[in-house]
Amino acid sequence: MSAVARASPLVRMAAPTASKAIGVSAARSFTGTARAQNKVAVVGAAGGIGQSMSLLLKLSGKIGHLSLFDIVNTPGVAADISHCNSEGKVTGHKGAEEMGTALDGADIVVIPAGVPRKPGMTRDDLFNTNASIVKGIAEQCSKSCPNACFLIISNPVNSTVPIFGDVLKANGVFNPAKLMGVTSLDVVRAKTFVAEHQGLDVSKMKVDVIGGHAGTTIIPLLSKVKGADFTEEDIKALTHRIQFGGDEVVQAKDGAGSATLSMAHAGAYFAGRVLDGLNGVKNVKECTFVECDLTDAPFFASPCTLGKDGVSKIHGFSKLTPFEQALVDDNVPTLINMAKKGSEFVKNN
Ligand SMILES: NC(=O)C1=CN([C@@H]2O[C@H](COP(=O)(O)OP(=O)(O)OC[C@H]3O[C@@H](n4cnc5c(N)ncnc54)[C@H](O)[C@@H]3O)[C@@H](O)[C@H]2O)C=CC1
Ligand SMILES: O=C([O-])CC(=O)C(=O)O
Repeated sequence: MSAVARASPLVRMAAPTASKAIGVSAARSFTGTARAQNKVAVVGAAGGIGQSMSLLLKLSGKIGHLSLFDIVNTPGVAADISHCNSEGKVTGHKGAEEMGTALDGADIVVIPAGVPRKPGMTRDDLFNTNASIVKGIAEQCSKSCPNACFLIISNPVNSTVPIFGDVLKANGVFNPAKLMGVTSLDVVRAKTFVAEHQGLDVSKMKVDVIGGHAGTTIIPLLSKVKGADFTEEDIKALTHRIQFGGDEVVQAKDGAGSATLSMAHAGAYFAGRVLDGLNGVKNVKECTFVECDLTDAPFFASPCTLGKDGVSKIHGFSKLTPFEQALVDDNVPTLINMAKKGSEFVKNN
């Protein structure tokens, strides 16, 4: 007698429903031609950012295969997220020996791996630990998915992006259009703080943030915000709040880490926009930290168009106010030094 025939009436009634809910929808998800196809890998997926960002990526319905990698706990995170009833399969991979499989053939790799700040620390204080983590990930990406778009969240972004780029360069697989430092949390904060201050609709707010991702290297272009009416004092205060928004969270968390939930939102949003570009959506424009010659710094964030092969146009910035121009001039040397520190690290390790 088969297992189903032996089962109690209750189980026999329940079985067809379960197979409809799980078996049939899963089969349809991966046979239809209009379904999401891309593979997105998250490296550092079991961390504070990684878990919530992976959940948001799964819920986006834009991803065919969400591949979660961490050195710990990924099987549990993947099993948990895989039960969400949205498009796409989820796999979990743990430890160095599974990293190649996790990354193999990925279209996008989002990287929130590494330690976060505690009160009293700068992002640069994370360099010693996170530089080697990011370098190791870049080495594996060079082998397993050299053509992917790499979205770097790990801090200090102003150094980890150059590190990642130098490893790709050393391995002969660097494509500047596909290496992006994730600065979308700065844009998220700028939109929120400006909308609150001006009583404007945050869902329609647009603010460009250029420069880098640490303290005063974060340069919001508030003079260009449409519909806003700022005094000079407002601009100074809001600029400062956007530049040091990360510190607000670090202090409030009081030793338990830095921004994770807002970063998860910002990271999932940005990865979704990169996916849109890869899939041919037109006019996808977001700020991101890329290799460019806008200033003397090797990497600089500005609005970029995201297309079928990553960044298709770097828009840069025009007509800055004297206040904004002074911020650029004052911070380019810092960006040069932070990039140099990353490059020296790759050379010497
Ligand atoms: N770009 C940005 O705007 C932001 C960047 N961050 C940065 O993101 C990073 C992660 O922050 P949290 O998620 O809060 O930290 P977390 O400590 O909660 O998670 C980090 C995860 O990385 C994993 N990890 C460590 N080494 C790894 C490796 N070699 N391969 C794969 N995974 C590895 C850890 O096991 C852990 O699960 C930090 O460096 C933080 O400063 C945080 C907020 C905003
Ligand atoms: O402040 C931190 O260390 C984390 C971060 O980059 C941010 O929240 O902007």
